[in-house]
Amino acid sequence: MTATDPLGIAPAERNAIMPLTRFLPDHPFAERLYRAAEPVWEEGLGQPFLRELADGTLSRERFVFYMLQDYLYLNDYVNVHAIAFAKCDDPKIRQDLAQAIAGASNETDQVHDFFRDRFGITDEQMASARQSAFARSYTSNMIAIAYTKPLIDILVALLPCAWVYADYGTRIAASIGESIETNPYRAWIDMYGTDDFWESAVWLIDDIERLAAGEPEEHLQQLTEQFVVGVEHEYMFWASAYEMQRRWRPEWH
Ligand SMILES: Cc1ncc(C[n+]2csc(CCO)c2C)c(N)n1
Repeated sequence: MTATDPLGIAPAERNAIMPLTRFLPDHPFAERLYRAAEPVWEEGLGQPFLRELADGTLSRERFVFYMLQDYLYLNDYVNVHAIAFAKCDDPKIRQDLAQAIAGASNETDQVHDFFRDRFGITDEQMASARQSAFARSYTSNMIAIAYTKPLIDILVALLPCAWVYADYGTRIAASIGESIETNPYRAWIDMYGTDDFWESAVWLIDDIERLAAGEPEEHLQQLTEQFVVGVEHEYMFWASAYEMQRRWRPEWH
């Protein structure tokens, strides 16, 4: 067992499920992105929201807060794909983007509809949900990139979402084993903790790697910084949901 793995997964096992070794040999730019984000990425998996989600003790209230924010998030996330699509003349990437739009809509159906029914989230709650400062920061940044930057920047802005979820989902599923049977958040873990789900990260990583090959170092450096900001946004999305914090200062409510 390694002290640095938040879920206590043994190094050999961890290696077998690591994104870079299992799915991504020979992706040096992806590796650079992951390495730059690694401290936040690894710490993020150990945060209370995810630990409690994994052991099934997360409060329903916190999860509902997260679900409502996530519902708003996914709409923006799909829009960013659509803007990328309009800027893209590579047929393969256009196809990938179109599939991702369908995939993200499907994700909304599967996970959100499930929990809405299961946890009794009402249509009124869905309709009146206001985006938190943290979620808005995340999506505003993605939308700004989508409108003002070239295709590769948009794909890098989309990547933390797909990659972090695929990695965390796999690792959470591996760490909890049989106890998933009684976990109230099983549908969430089942959704993200599969090899199939990796497809939503792998196409993006592959396309980014291809586009990065022609870019000057200065741009690659900017993209790397932008990726870390995205991983930080993913981190804060869960952290703010755990605190149920809607505004920048908790006392503002
Ligand atoms: C804040 C937030 N970040 C990432 C995801 C995960 N996710 C949303 S769409 C998509 C691509 C494939 O459908 C993935 C991985 C989420 N749900 N909420």
